[in-house]
Amino acid sequence: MLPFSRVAIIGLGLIGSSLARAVRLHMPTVRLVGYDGSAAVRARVDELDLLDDIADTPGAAVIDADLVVLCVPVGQMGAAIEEMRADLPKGAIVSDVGSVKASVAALAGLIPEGVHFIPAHPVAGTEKSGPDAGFAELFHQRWCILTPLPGTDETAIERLAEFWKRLDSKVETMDAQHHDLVLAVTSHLPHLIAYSIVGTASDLEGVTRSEVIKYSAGGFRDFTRIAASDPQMWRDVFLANKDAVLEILQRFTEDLTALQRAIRWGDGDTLFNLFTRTRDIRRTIIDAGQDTAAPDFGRDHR
Ligand SMILES: NC(=O)C1=CN([C@@H]2O[C@H](COP(=O)(O)OP(=O)(O)OC[C@H]3O[C@@H](n4cnc5c(N)ncnc54)[C@H](O)[C@@H]3O)[C@@H](O)[C@H]2O)C=CC1
Ligand SMILES: O=C(O)C(=O)Cc1ccc(O)cc1
Repeated sequence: MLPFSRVAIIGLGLIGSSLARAVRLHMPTVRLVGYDGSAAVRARVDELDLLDDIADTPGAAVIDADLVVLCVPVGQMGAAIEEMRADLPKGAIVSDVGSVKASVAALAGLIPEGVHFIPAHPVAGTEKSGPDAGFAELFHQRWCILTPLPGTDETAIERLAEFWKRLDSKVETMDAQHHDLVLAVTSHLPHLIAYSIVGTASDLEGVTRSEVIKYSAGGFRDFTRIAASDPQMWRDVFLANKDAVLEILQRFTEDLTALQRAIRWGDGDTLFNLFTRTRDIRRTIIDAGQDTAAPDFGRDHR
């Protein structure tokens, strides 16, 4: 039996539209309703025919849903809940896809009694945004991390886990604080470094912008892909995950200073040993099949 029969998606950009496409692909009998704050996005989703119904208000989208998934930027989660909370049916599960989890868990007080609230994060995405960038296979063989609050109904957690498994995701459960620390290392800091290095390159006085573009070798090109990620989404991530990002950033700058010292003093062993260790990490990631954003679909979507 399907875990849900009526799913509402709030926010129809990259992740919300991918979710709609994935539900259509894997659970075609589910009734899909969506809402987006942007009239232009609603119109585009209508053209793309991704949903059974596009609601004019958040309340109309959720009124008979058994699962509501918030796919808006992290800084908009509170507003999105406020806008629909009066219309949430008893027994429904409200979840989300936000990249930061403790700040979303802190919104639990806004959820009406009798409605389950289970924050979640599919660790799958690209640098693109908007409904045209979505694709049904985005979640295939990617992790979805559930961060239920203590005391959450176990059956509700199992139903949400089953939902993501049916979209071909792998599911893990952890607490929100731990999620935020792990993601600060594996996702948030790498994005911050990419934004920073691309900014540095474009500000260099002695190197022209056209030289940066013309001679950008593999490494810099990879950074520019990440640094092209959505500004609003990532502003919200850094503001919401401030503590964990600052903690990891502190460690990173100390390690960077050690590398600076090794270069200054010609300490090749330190450089060689670190580079050998990091190459092993890359090999482990590839062996685990985690080396691309969408392993089945190559680079077309990246
Ligand atoms: N982009 C990525 O690779 C990934 C993003 N996420 C998370 O998914 C969420 C959505 O990100 P994307 O789909 O990439 O962003 P997006 O920019 O493509 O889509 C967000 C949509 O939300 C709408 N929206 C904003 N505020 C709203 C509100 N209050 N009510 C209704 N609609 C509203 C916008 O109009 C937009 O269409 C974010 O929380 C992000 O952290 C999670 C995994 C990967
Ligand atoms: O495009 C990339 O490299 C990503 O890292 C995509 C991504 C962005 C945010 C998430 O919370 C999860 C995945």
